[in-house]
Amino acid sequence: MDMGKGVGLVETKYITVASHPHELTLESGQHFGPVEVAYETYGELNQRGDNCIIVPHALTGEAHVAGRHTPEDRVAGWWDELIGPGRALDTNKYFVVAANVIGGCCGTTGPKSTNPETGKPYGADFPLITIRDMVQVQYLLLKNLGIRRIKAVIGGSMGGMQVLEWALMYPEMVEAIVPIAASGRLAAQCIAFNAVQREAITGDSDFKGGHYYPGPGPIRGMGLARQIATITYKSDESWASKFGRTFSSIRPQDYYSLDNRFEVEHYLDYQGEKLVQRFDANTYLYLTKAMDLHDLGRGRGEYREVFSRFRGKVLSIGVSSDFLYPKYYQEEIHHFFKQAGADSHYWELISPYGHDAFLIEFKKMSLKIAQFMQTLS
Ligand SMILES: CC(=O)SCCNC(=O)CCNC(=O)[C@H](O)C(C)(C)COP(=O)(O)OP(=O)(O)OC[C@H]1O[C@@H](n2cnc3c(N)ncnc32)[C@H](O)[C@@H]1OP(=O)(O)O
Ligand SMILES: N[C@@H](CCO)C(=O)O
Repeated sequence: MDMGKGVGLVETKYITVASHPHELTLESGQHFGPVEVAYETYGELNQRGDNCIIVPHALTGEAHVAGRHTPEDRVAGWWDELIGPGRALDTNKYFVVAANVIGGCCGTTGPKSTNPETGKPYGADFPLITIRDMVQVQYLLLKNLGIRRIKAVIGGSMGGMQVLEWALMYPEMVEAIVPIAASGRLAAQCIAFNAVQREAITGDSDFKGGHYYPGPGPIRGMGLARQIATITYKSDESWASKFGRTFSSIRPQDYYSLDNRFEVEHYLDYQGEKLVQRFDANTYLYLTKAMDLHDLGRGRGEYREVFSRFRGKVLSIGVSSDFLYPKYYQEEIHHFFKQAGADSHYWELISPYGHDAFLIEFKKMSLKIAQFMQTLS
């Protein structure tokens, strides 16, 4: 398949969606504000305001989904290969919108933002947020941009959770959804992994109860959290083929010592160190907790019945080697939507890359998503 062209140079924009303190009512009932949102758009909104595609991001993602900010940028946005003229999310036809979530650390109001009441960063005083709060804030953004209908909402992992909430919270606005490697409610295994990652952060003496700004913060704990998470994002097969039992710079005298290190350890170190440079530890705590609380059924009635709120089109995508969000979760999502009367389809992305496949398998996903988009009105 011709993968089309990229979107070229792009910029992150900022908009205030709630300007007063306490203007936004969170799912918890707590009032909060002001809220500024960092977002990017690709393509043009049509006159009817109905050609929008929303791409919510996963845990450590951000609004920069496609294109490059400067010609010198080494890497493009995290789903660049899927978005652009002639690509699966074709910007000749669609207006693609991506925003950093509330609670985030990449431009949207979150724990490291300044609390206007104290003049200091919120830190641990930031309110608890949920996936529904993330979607509500995106809805306010869309209203500000003049968007009336949404052609599709597409995303993986925590992005997939937002996709599902979009369908249930604003069904009249949404024509189609594509949840990838996600679940309708977080399972105990995922909660367990999130809990130990949070323990790594809060157990670091530099965490200081979440009020560590402007200091370096819990660098060691945050790196460890990322290392644990990275293990869950891969698969036995991908570890084996990437590293096998290769040693990382071992000297013969180190073989029978604790100093020997395998290449996979080196890789985990790198992943930890890299995230620490770009991500805020408090945001990590708030977003993983929001994922833990994710439950489409909460406050809506019997879990399997709530799927009947959405009667649009569904393409639920599972990854064959994902053990964190196993494919039967996405099969179940498809099954419940179909049973409830939606035009639902399931597709298995055959891949050795585990949960991270939705950030790697662009060719396979492009083909399937492009086909699905062609079935929309
Ligand atoms: C919506 C969102 O989720 S956005 C967030 C997505 N981005 C991330 O998660 C950032 C971290 N990146 C990654 O985990 C991966 O790059 C993925 C999942 C996006 C892609 O996976 P892969 O294609 O398998 O990449 P791979 O794991 O080989 O390389 C990742 C990095 O590890 C580095 N690396 C590879 N082998 C080694 C090694 N033996 N030792 C140390 N570092 C290594 C690579 O150089 C690369 O570095 P870079 O990110 O600075 O370019
Ligand atoms: N690597 C991704 C996967 C999470 O699902 C992230 O960091 O957001």
